[in-house]
Amino acid sequence: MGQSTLESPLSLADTDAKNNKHSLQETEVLKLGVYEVTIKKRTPFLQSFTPRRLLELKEDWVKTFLIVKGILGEVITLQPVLLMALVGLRIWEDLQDVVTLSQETRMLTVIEHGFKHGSVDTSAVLSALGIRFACAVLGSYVTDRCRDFGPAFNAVIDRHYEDMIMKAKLNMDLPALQGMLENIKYDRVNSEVPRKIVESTLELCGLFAGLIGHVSLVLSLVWSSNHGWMFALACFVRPLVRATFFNNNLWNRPRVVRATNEDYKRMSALGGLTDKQYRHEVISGNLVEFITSGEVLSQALEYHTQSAAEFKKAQTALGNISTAPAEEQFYRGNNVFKNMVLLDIANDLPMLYNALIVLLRPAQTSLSLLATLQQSTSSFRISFYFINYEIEELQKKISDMQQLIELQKLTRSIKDGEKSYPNERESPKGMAIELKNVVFSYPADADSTNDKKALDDVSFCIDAGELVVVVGENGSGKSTFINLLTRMYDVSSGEILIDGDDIRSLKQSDFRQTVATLTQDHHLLPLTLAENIGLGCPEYISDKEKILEAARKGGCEGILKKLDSGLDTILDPAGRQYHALVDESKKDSALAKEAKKLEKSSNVSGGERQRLVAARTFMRFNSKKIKFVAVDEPSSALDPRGEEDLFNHLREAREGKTMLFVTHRFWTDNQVRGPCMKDGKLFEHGSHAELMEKQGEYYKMYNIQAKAFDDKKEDEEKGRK
Ligand SMILES: Nc1ncnc2c1ncn2[C@@H]1O[C@H](COP(=O)(O)OP(=O)(O)OP(=O)(O)O)[C@@H](O)[C@H]1O
Repeated sequence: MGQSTLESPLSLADTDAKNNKHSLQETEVLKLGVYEVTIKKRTPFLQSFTPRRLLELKEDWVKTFLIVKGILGEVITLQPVLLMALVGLRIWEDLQDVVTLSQETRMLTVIEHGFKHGSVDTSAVLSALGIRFACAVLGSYVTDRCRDFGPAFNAVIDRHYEDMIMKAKLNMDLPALQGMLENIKYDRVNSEVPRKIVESTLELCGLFAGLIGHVSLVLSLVWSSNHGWMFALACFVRPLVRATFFNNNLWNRPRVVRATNEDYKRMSALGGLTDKQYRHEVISGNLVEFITSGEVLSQALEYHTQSAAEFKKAQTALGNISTAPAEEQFYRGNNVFKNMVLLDIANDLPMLYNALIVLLRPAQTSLSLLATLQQSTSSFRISFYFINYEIEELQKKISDMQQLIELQKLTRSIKDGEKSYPNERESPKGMAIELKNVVFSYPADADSTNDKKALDDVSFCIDAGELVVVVGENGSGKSTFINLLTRMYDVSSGEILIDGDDIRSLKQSDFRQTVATLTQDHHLLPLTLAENIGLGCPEYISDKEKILEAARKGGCEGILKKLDSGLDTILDPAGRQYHALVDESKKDSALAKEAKKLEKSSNVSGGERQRLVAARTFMRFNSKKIKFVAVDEPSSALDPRGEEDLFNHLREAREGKTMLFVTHRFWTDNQVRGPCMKDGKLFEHGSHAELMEKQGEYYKMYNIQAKAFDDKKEDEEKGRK
């Protein structure tokens, strides 16, 4: 069955079945228009019952059961009464239908009997009507309560899991993140996952209760009549036909879809060049002509545009190969006509049976019974459909939930030490640091083995209170040097001594309190600017004067003046504000003005961002505990004046601190010593004069930079003449 259904779309896609359908061991590859779709092979119906397949199914179900049980176990401790109430309400919601239907049957049977024998049992009719009415009232009440309880219960689940997920995510250190999160879809782990699992489970409780109710009702009716079972069977044919023929679509199957058609890829890439982000390249590179040429008048929009050159070529080459979504193409290709006819026939079977019974055995016909059976089996059909849907939804969420479970299992890879810091050997001048034969490779990600050494046998001493500048080519290991000294990672071998103690033996919180870093990896947080700066030293987060002083040293005075809300500005309020359906062409309308404010809010340049981040570091200096400052090229977006001010302010704060700068500036000041790195090795070290005298790597790099500077000056002078 699986084979034949997969073949049909191939013919529709005008492709040769043999070329386009490759059978790997467990997967099949389909060619659908411009796409290649890899799907898991369907297990033929009979093979679904092999012991191996049944075992696999059992394992899947056991896994699902254990996860659902775990979540319900947790949720029930949060709000036991609310959970039980919701289960009861959901069950009642779905059972109400059965009760109503049984009362209707009772009433119709009494009436039918009355018509046949000339007298109607009024009290039976009234009691059935009464119960039906009571059910309707109770049903409305239950629905209303569900509407009240549901969101409250969801909020309880959200709060519980948000907290848990946040802790698990914040628990990650860099090596754990880098080494293990390749296996975990970090962004898919959110509180919606357990909430949806609980929702689906509650929904399933109700649906199963309803299904059992309807099946019992049908069976009791069938039991009480001599031909009802035939009718019931006729009613159940439709869900069977539907499940068999209409379930074969791509939407509900795990799949990998790739656009493989080169012309389509080219067309999409060229089309993508209309994005705003490429406008600068397109205009400055004069690419319009390359992408488009030849005039076309668009009457509808009353503008002239250029017909495609490269774009048109790609379009022409693509021809009329379908670019519709692969799922749609698959669905259309699945012989819908044949299936629709089958479904229509299945649909009409109960009617056909009814007609036959009425014609052949009019005396035995109970119209009320047939009407109830018809209604009950159609409710059964609906329950069947929704159960199927909910189980699929549940299973999708179960795989996301496994990611959450994995995330919780991840442990920090950097272990905490036991020694307090600073120790008795501390110097008032700052932190003394020694690297002994340090080797380091970054953790390999899931798909690769990383044996490249980012630092290779590095030994180096930094005295307490010294200012050291690390120089070297791109990729030579300068940032890695800082990453290890600030214990973002642990060495692969060798050791780093901090005031004589191995860095791994120190309590992390003690050590981190004594370190201030400023790197390009630091970002502005989605908080107010006051908090962004103040968080450098949380104990003074409410001290506006200290925050303003740090902002001044970071060079942010101009930025704060420019922003309407000053320190209270939130630069990236993403996700917390948006506008919809606002007619922005009516610029003077109050709504359009409000909408415009949203866009304005994050208008600061890269250099301004760097200044704000630097201000956070200056704020950190308010903590008297800082003994080591590590600065990694924080000035790439700063103008020369800004860069000079930044380094001057940093040096002014030197007292009691050891400082290490990674920068592309050459420090000709001979008070400053520096290691020069190449390919992860510490090539040479010394003051500027000493390193120049050696005429080694440093000398070469300095001369290249000096030459570039001299050439530039020469060009400028020529230009002036
Ligand atoms: N997070 C990481 N994961 C894997 N490899 C990394 C990582 N960071 C750096 N590397 C690699 O380690 C080596 C040293 O990189 P590092 O960033 O320390 O060099 P750098 O001297 O600071 O370079 P640049 O001057 O370009 O900033 C490089 O080969 C780089 O590709």
